[in-house]
Amino acid sequence: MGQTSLILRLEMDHSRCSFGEVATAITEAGGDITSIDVIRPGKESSIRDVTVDAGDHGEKPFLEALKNVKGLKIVNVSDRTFLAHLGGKISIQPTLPIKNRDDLSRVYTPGVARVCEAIHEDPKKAFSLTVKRNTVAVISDGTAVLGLGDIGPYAAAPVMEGKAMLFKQLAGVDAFPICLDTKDTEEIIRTIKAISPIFGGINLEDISSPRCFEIERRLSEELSIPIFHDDQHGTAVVVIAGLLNALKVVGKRIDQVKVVVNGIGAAGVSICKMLLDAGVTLLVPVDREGAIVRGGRYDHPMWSWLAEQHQVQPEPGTLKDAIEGADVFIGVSRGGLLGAEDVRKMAERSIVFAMANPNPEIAPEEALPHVAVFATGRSDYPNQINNVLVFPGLFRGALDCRAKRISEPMKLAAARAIASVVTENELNDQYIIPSIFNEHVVPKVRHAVIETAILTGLAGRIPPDFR
Ligand SMILES: NC(=O)c1ccc[n+]([C@@H]2O[C@H](COP(=O)([O-])OP(=O)(O)OC[C@H]3O[C@@H](n4cnc5c(N)ncnc54)[C@H](O)[C@@H]3O)[C@@H](O)[C@H]2O)c1
Ligand SMILES: O=C(O)C[C@H](O)C(=O)O
Ligand SMILES: [Mg+2]
Repeated sequence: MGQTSLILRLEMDHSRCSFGEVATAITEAGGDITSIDVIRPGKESSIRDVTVDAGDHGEKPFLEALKNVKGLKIVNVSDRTFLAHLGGKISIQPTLPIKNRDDLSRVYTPGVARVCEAIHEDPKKAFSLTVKRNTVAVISDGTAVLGLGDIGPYAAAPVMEGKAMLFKQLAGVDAFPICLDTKDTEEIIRTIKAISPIFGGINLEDISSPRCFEIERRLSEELSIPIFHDDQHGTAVVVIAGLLNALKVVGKRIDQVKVVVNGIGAAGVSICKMLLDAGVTLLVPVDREGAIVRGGRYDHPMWSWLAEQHQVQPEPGTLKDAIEGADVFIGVSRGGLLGAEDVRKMAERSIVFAMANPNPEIAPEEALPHVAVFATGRSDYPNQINNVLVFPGLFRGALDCRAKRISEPMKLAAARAIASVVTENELNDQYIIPSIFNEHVVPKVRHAVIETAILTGLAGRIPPDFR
């Protein structure tokens, strides 16, 4: 699962083996040696750290192959991804040093008491005198983590920490990961409301559907800070941005394409809604049981809503039926559901966004010969359609203008802003969406969000650069 980079610490007995044999064993097991560091040189024996790009193989084949090299001892194996997670990925820093009693009496008691009283008199001052101004909670219950499913709150933490890192590095937003040990909708709502005073916004993450819809709706109604379920709206915004540009590449219009969306969970529902808002006229939503059809009856409230939309087609069928003749496939379901034979049946110059994480619905190697534009949610292939293009800039904008909530027009403006980062000259099948490291993404999204919030009366404050 995913690219693995291993560091193998190897002790070689030079009278019995050579580095050539070691390198051959690693290469034959499918690895690429990317660096060699001599840790302890020596005539009779030496210790080296060999860094190996292990692709999707994991460590097992290398350990097996190296066991057969006589005179070689495997001292240690470390996975660079695990090393990057040791002790967690974020920390909290004070904004000013406390060097003496004078400093202490200002930031702590007794000085702090006057600040507390000021906020008590005017709670809005919390936005200027506490971390609320710049802090977002990234909250999950661990029930729909990436495409891994319900792996619980402890296992969800590395993803939430990763989102917090990205918030800070890309947009200067202080984000704190919170993993809740409950799956009860009411308890989640109650808990988030109870911890909300310290936060300027709430980013809900990896909460399974359909509970995520109720949790988000209730919190938006009951709190006056922005509530944003990233997997729904962040994903929908980036999909629309990518689709606007992909359609330009293939020369098709949004109102003339057949779009199949597979996986009508958190991400899929929001994507379908935004596609309809953006002008799609023929939509086939598909979940495990096959197509969700116009006129169908469903227990799921959002599926019932979809069944009432005139753009949703009425014929039942499986994913394999639906994909025939489709211009666009958007997957937010599970990895490995499609093969080359399926995408071959799509219309000419088709667009495939296979966004299940960490493994896409179809591997690029299988899809690419048959489709005109291909994208995944991953950072190790071109065209990364991932909500990381959205949430940092969107919350930067929302915090800066103290938006009361995040509206549909704000989301559409963010999608157009992301799409516009790729210029007409740059646009091609390998480059429909900017990189997250493109320095224009966050400022453009921020600008679009603030401008729309001001125009629609949702801004609580006009930031200095808009005055
Ligand atoms: N690239 C991105 O930015 C991005 C963003 C959000 C989600 N995702 C990925 O999309 C996937 C779904 O995320 P989510 O938050 O919507 O999860 P979710 O659990 O809310 O929804 C998943 C949906 O897929 C359906 N599904 C499962 N197996 C299926 C199958 N074989 N055929 C059709 N439908 C199937 C489920 O029934 C469910 O409705 C995950 O893999 C996630 O990692 C990617
Ligand atoms: O975390 C990601 O990479 C994207 C998305 O939020 C997901 O759940 O897959
Ligand atoms: Mg997610």
